[in-house]
Amino acid sequence: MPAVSFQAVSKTYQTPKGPFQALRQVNLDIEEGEFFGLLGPNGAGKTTLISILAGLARPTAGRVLVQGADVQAEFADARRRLGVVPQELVFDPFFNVRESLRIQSGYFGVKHNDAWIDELLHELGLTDKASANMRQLSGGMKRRVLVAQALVHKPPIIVLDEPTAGVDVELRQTLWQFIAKLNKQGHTVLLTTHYLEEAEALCGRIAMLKTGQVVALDRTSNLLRSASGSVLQFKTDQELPPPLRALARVTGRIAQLPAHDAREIEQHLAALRTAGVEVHDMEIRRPDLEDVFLQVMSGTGSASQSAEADASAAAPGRPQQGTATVGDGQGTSVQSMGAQK
Ligand SMILES: Nc1ncnc2c1ncn2[C@@H]1O[C@H](COP(=O)(O)OP(=O)(O)OP(=O)(O)O)[C@@H](O)[C@H]1O
Repeated sequence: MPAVSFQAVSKTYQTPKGPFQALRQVNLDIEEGEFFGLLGPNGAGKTTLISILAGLARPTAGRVLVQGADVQAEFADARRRLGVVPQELVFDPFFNVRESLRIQSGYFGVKHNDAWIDELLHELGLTDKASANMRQLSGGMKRRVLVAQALVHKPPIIVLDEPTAGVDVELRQTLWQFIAKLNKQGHTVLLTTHYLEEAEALCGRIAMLKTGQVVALDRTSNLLRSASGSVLQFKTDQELPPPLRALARVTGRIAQLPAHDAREIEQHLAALRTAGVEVHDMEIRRPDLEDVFLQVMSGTGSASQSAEADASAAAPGRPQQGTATVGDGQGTSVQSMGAQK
């Protein structure tokens, strides 16, 4: 039985401008013990999908099962199996950290769990903040408390909606070490993030959403293998000539140019030479997850051109043959996530 099963989930919001379809027939099974990534540009529908999973929003059609329990029909049972770290920093300002963790435990009928609360505080670097009022905490500290709150009842499934947005490097490392440890102990993890490096490093399998549809679903290693060509990367202080500018991903001084083959790399270099652009620290590398993401979202490259959706799940540690898959691959432009790296 999957840990989480999204079955033909659709969601239409009623807005002043008329109905807006945020999710279209999402079918996705997440197996027990997986570390699963849900990626997509802003507005793709990730938070909507997680809100439906957490029982905070109703699907317009379809259903979601958590270890077999229907989120709508068996809410309490399904919810108890989930630990959800929300994207928004929501907290009660009147309590201190330990109190809010005890109160949260109470919501799930869990008592006498001070030893686990102490462990959570320790693992998340919150021990010396246990008596601090929630109001006094920095944004990053509040986020740590939200993670601890989600875990007080030791849920088998941990759902993290952009847990590292606006969080410093140290907390990210602490958080990922802890979540990876819980995953090794058997907890299933569902993560949404805009940090594609994190997703690449952590997630065994990834689904990409675009305008409410699953447009790629595969093991991370397969997605990386399926990306076509290579990337010419270099530093420069000068502006790229127009044809290359249109192709390039530029972050500060670093420019990255996709190339199908050696010939195209030669052409890029020739264009740079002709334009008198001086390049430093040049390297040719394999595409990373961000390149795959951009290819999938723009409907280009082999990662986005396989035929049929592979909706079956692979259990962790059991690699499966599979192909990255896309839907129509048309229309919307991709909001590059490079700036958030
Ligand atoms: N309550 C709502 N009413 C109307 N439209 C909504 C509502 N909530 C979300 N939407 C719209 O649904 C779409 C999906 O939003 P959602 O927050 O699920 O995306 P997301 O993938 O989580 O984006 P982000 O990466 O920015 O967090 C967006 O176009 C959003 O504007």
